[in-house]
Amino acid sequence: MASSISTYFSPFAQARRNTTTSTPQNRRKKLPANPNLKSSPRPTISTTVHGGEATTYTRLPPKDDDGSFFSPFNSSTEVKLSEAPLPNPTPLDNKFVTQDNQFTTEEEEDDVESEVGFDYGKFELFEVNSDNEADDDVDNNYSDDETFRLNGDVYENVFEGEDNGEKEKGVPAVMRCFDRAKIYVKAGDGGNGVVAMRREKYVPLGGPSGGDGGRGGNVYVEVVDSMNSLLPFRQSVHFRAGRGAHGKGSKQHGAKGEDVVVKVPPGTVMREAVKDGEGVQGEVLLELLHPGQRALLLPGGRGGRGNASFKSGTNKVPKIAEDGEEGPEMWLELELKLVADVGIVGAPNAGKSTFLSVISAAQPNIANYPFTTLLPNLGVVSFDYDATMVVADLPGLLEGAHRGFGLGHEFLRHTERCSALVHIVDGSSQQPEYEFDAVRLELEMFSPELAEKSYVVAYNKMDLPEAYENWKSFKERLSSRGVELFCMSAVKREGTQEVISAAYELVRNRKEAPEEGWDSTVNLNHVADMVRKQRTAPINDFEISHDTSSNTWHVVGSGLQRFVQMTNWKYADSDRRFQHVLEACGVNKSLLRLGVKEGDTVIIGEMEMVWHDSPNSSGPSNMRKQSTDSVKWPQWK
Ligand SMILES: Nc1nc2c(ncn2[C@@H]2O[C@H](COP(=O)(O)OP(=O)(O)OP(=O)(O)O)[C@@H](O)[C@H]2O)c(=O)[nH]1
Ligand SMILES: [Mg+2]
Repeated sequence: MASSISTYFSPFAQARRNTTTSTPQNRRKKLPANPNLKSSPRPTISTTVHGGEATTYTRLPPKDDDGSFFSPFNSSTEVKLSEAPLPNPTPLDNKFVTQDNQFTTEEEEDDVESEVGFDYGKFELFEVNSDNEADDDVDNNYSDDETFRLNGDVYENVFEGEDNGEKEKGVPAVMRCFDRAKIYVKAGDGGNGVVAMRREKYVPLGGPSGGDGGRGGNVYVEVVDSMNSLLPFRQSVHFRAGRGAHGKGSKQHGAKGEDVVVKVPPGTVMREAVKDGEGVQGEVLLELLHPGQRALLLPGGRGGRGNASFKSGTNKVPKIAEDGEEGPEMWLELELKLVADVGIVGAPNAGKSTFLSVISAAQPNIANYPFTTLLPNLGVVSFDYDATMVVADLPGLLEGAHRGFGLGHEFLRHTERCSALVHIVDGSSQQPEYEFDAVRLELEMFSPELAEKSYVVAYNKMDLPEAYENWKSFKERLSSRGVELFCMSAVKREGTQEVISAAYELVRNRKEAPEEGWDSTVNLNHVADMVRKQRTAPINDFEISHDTSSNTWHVVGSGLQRFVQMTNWKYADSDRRFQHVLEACGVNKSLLRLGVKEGDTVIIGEMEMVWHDSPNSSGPSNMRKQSTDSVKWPQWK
């Protein structure tokens, strides 16, 4: 059966890139959905395929800002780079299709010698790419209302937004506690390839000479010892690597885009930000604990190939060049694990906050009921000999804390960076020893590393008779375990100095001990590896879903979508190559098999097409039928 695909470059394509909203209605409205558009002044190219369909293409408007929210760890295990926001497609029952056809140039038909007769002597075409894509600045809409305490003062993490004129009052900037930040990172887009022809005196048939675009810059993360807070991220939220330079004539390749390095303090935990996910934490991507650690986070986009790279025996004068690949982007949540030397742990109401208030200038809330402390309190302990130590009082630990019971779980991870722990036991409780064991067990269950930290035990409330009475038996039982044991009365300030001095000794010993080396061979580039893996997904690995209400077919496949994104529609051969790829990777066949009908909309990435069943028998298809089938295109990479 004679049949054809018709491709129309849409005059709306560029304009619609600038639109901000995208609804099925306005997309359809602008579609050149009928064959009348064949009279469009734009180039119209047709080719014969097996199956028979004609398709009209337009580029979809850009995704909303929200849509640009890139997450390499979305629902599937595969990273989606350019998934278009789909208007709730109804998946076909049992009709999801995954193609396994292998698309390689080897499968194409034999060469046919040069089909287009250019007069090289007279012809010169040099497309200069304009870099007019203004970077959309993504607003920092982050606001974190968490409070934090230092020496009894409550500090708020308030971020200045445009419409949020609020500032933290009365607290010098350097004193504010920034243990969380949200940042946006974007790798550089690849530079575009160009179409150029060599024209030189005495070189009559110079041939294609368009160079490739340069690779976009990478985004790195590096741990810097000199930083001790996330405060700098209050000033700079967006980190964008440079775009690769565009290719030029004379086969000049574009320069690589500039890398960007996000510097973070030791102890930074990086999560992917969860969109609209209040209270939901994203997956931990990186834990950056040691100065000098460096990770490649997002690799820059590949540069588009210029027409020199498309030259082949069957297409000696290719009029095609690719756009650069868009660099991946994402929002990240950074969290700085509390940097305290000593963590105070214990059951609720044991007297932890009282102890902190005695040994430091901190004034935490103290009350005779469990869970008075809801957020960690920090206190600085000064010793006579000009030494200081930061102590953190944490919410009480309950049985089951490691599984999220109580409040302590959220903050236990803060203690992971402490050098030592002070375990306070309420001597007046019914079974102090049982309480002690329960808290130890929770620590072990939460993290074996935490349980291995050196610690001292402070048996508190010795001023109360019941505590005093139990002290002897408690001491006997615990000393047999080789634990360093103290008794004290925090309210009376008796015995507290001994406890904190012993804790200080532990901290000092720890600091003098040779720094535990970190394994620099551990691969920290797994986020970039995920992105790369996604990018190299085979082009024939796609799924099709059907939205019956709007007769729209969504073809989703990261390889295919990337191919669409890198196709530069202003070059005539781009359409032909696109048609060829759709056919070769099985999209057309799959759509036919699933029952696509005349006039249905087919969406791939940013492109929207209209399906035509009838073969396009008008002019160009017959003329170019033979030659197009036999052109060898370089392999997609
Ligand atoms: N008699 C006596 N009471 C004490 C002592 N230390 C603390 N308390 C009291 O125990 C109660 C709890 O003290 P907090 O310091 O709030 O206890 P906490 O361990 O911080 O409690 P949470 O924050 O709820 O986990 C308060 O009423 C304190 O006054 C002590 O040495 N002797
Ligand atoms: Mg407390």
